[in-house]
Amino acid sequence: MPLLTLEHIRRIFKEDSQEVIALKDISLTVKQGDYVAIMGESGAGKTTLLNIIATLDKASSGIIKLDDQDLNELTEQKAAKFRREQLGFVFQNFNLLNTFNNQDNIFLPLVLARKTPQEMKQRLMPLAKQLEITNILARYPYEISGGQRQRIAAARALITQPRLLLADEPTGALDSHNAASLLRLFDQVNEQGQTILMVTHSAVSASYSKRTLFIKDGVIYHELIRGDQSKRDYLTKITETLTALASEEVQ
Ligand SMILES: Nc1ncnc2c1ncn2[C@@H]1O[C@H](COP(=O)(O)OP(=O)(O)OP(=O)(O)O)[C@@H](O)[C@H]1O
Repeated sequence: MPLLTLEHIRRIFKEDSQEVIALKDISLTVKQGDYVAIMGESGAGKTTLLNIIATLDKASSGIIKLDDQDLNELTEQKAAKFRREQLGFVFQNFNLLNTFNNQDNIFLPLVLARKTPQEMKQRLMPLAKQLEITNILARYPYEISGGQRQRIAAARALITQPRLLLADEPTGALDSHNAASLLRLFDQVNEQGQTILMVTHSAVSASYSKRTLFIKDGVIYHELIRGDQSKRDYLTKITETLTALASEEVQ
């Protein structure tokens, strides 16, 4: 059974008397252990799609399920619990709290889930080692670099052992060195079984994924599967698809 199923998802925003069709008809399935990149030009509907999967927004019509849970039917309170327990988020701008030190930022979702301090420490230790953040846990977010901040944010997303990791432009604020380091980390956790769905404008970032979906005008326009290709060949295909998408725009 797929982890995530979307069937004919449609999202229409009503503004005054105007209707904006952000998502026209999106169907997709994501299996446990998959790593999916979502690309598309500005306004294509990527954020809308991510928000619906994240239960931050509701589809106008269509079916969306994670495991057997119908996400359209969650009340706001249940959706908040669902987000806390089943999802991990990594954003472009890190979203860390400057009034908490890094360790407390990472612990936040576990505090909300009422885990014991002992369990929090037990979960953090191996994760901190893997993310190479052990020596910066006592510092505050404003005392570390952007790349380190994103690793703290990744630790906060992963510490709940989420069913699905959602990343929105996770490398957007990072230089190429730090971006590569975060993407290698995503690779590692994906190899360990973590399912990842990442929205990105970066072809290089997408080339780390197993599948890339291209969204245009609210539909999935094309899909590339990495398969046995090298990262370089996959990257070339992603870039070519983006060029084809953009040139259609010009015609
Ligand atoms: N709350 C809203 N009210 C009205 N229209 C909206 C709303 N949110 C998004 N839209 C419209 O829906 C369409 C899709 O927007 P969305 O933000 O999903 O695109 P995107 O692919 O994420 O773009 P970007 O790459 O620039 O972030 C756009 O035309 C946008 O203007």
